[in-house]
Amino acid sequence: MSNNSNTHAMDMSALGRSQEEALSMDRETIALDVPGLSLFYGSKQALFDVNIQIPRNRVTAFIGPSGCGKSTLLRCFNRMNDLVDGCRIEGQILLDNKNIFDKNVNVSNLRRRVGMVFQKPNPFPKSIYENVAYGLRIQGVNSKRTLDDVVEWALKGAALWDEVKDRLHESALGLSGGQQQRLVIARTIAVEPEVLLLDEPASALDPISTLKIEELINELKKKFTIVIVTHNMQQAARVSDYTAFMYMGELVEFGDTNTLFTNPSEKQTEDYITGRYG
Ligand SMILES: Nc1ncnc2c1ncn2[C@@H]1O[C@H](COP(=O)(O)OP(=O)(O)OP(=O)(O)O)[C@@H](O)[C@H]1O
Repeated sequence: MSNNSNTHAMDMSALGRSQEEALSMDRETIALDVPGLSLFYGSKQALFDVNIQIPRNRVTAFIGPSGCGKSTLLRCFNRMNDLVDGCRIEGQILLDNKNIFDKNVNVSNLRRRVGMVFQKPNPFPKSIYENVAYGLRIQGVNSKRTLDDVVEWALKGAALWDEVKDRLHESALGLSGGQQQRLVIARTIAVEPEVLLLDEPASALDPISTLKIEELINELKKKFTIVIVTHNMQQAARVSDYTAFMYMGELVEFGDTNTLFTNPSEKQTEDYITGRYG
């Protein structure tokens, strides 16, 4: 596995004081740098000058009440909002110091580097094997040996191999919801993204499958930068290293998860985590 992006030091001047305190301890490098981003759906503004630096090889959770812009921000990271009519973005997102919105950016390549898993598992109506091999085949990889190796590696990485190794050529649609979600994660990591975006990946799953996904996130962060949107504050507290609290399209507070949940700097964060609204 390679994590082939260049790193650059975190610009602490761009962070608020609490963030600086939270993040300066080990001065981690950043995977995605958002120096100020606004987004409009037609005339409606959904993100207001969001400024956030996503630490590399860590799990960052986005929390906040419904409609606050968590998914919108997540979808910016691999330009999924390009697909939304009337959506307009002001600002930059830097991946390897390059603005992902630049005209010459190849969006397919960006989406390979910044992979995304949605709330509802969406396996292709193909075999388990072909689901995982899909991205490589698109890249023109046809060597059976390579494909076999990557399929095994990715399924092991997604903690699914033992459950499916004897039925690799059966339909992916025969898997349970939890297995399908892990298969989608295997399909996403098979092309070695640098960043994995997870949009409420466990909200459609039962508690045991949810636990497996949470354990998996913990493993995957060794190799990937992970950003997760979740409605579930306990889940954010369990799986993430850093948490961003959003409210009405603004980033209210961003810091290390422990601090944000036990000693938030902002009253709005405190109100939210203590259940006063949301
Ligand atoms: N395609 C779209 N067209 C127009 N408005 C949209 C679109 N997608 C989202 N919005 C609006 O943008 C705002 C932010 O939505 P978003 O889905 O990002 O919030 P969220 O925090 O992820 O919410 P939830 O937790 O309910 O999923 C909301 O007001 C929503 O109605």
